[in-house]
Amino acid sequence: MRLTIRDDPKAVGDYIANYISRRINDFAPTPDKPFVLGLPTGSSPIPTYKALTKLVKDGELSFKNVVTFNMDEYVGLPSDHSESYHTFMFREFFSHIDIPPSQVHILDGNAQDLIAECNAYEQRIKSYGGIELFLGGIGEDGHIAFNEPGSSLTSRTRIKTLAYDTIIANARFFGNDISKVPRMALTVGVATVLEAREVVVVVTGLRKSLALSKAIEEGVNHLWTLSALQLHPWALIVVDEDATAELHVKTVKYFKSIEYVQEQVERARAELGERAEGSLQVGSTE
Ligand SMILES: N[C@@H]1[C@@H](O)[C@H](O)[C@@H](COP(=O)(O)O)O[C@@H]1O
Repeated sequence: MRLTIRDDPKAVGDYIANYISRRINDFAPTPDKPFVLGLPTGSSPIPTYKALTKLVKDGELSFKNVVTFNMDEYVGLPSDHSESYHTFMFREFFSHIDIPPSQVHILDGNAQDLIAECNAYEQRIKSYGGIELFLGGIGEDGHIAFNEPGSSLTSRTRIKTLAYDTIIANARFFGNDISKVPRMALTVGVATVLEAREVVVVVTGLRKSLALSKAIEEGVNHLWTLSALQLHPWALIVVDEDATAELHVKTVKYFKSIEYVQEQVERARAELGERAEGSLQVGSTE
């Protein structure tokens, strides 16, 4: 697992957006071989969505051949409700980019048969060959998607009752009225996230710092479901300085030093590449 630390939420958003953009462009998606991207809601990914939107507007990135799967959705909230994750995704992201709406997948929290809806979602992900990159966010209790503390680390897409802490945390989106926050949600499971070929998680703000330390400095534990990422072969957590407040100084220094060394390696590689290119050019004129 890698931990990348940036100064503030905007720098985190810029970093993740550039990272995703590189992945999509390197993948060179086509209609027959689309890039399958998992996406979260919440305030933390908004700077990433803004930066991705800018890349699209600047002509550096396109979502024409990208298929998306959102992590979760409230149960029983009309999809056109201002706080449904459906509304959120179109308001904050999809309406501003060039993705065809038919390539967007969001769980239907109003389906007649919620269990069938969850099973069909897993099947739909499989039908696209799985998720290439799952971008995630976390709650203050360390939940990834809506996999609240105690969720099975082998869980798949299912109905979940929300933790009281999450209901309180999300009341800010419902006029601070706890009674208006839905009590249940549909969510991809921990195993659904772990099955993605790559996972990138955004964690910003002081209030997420305890969850971050539990997830990366302690063992894999169902009480902090983000910790399951330790089992993933290709996971990256991008955080701001505030979110590191509960980490040991040596943990922060360790991950910063890893990034520093990596940059040195990349710089050396680039220089070598330039020299090799130069010698090729000289050769071709001779
Ligand atoms: N189900 C969502 C999570 O998927 C999201 O990660 C979290 C973070 O929200 P915020 O970024 O606003 O703190 O919100 C909800 O709980």
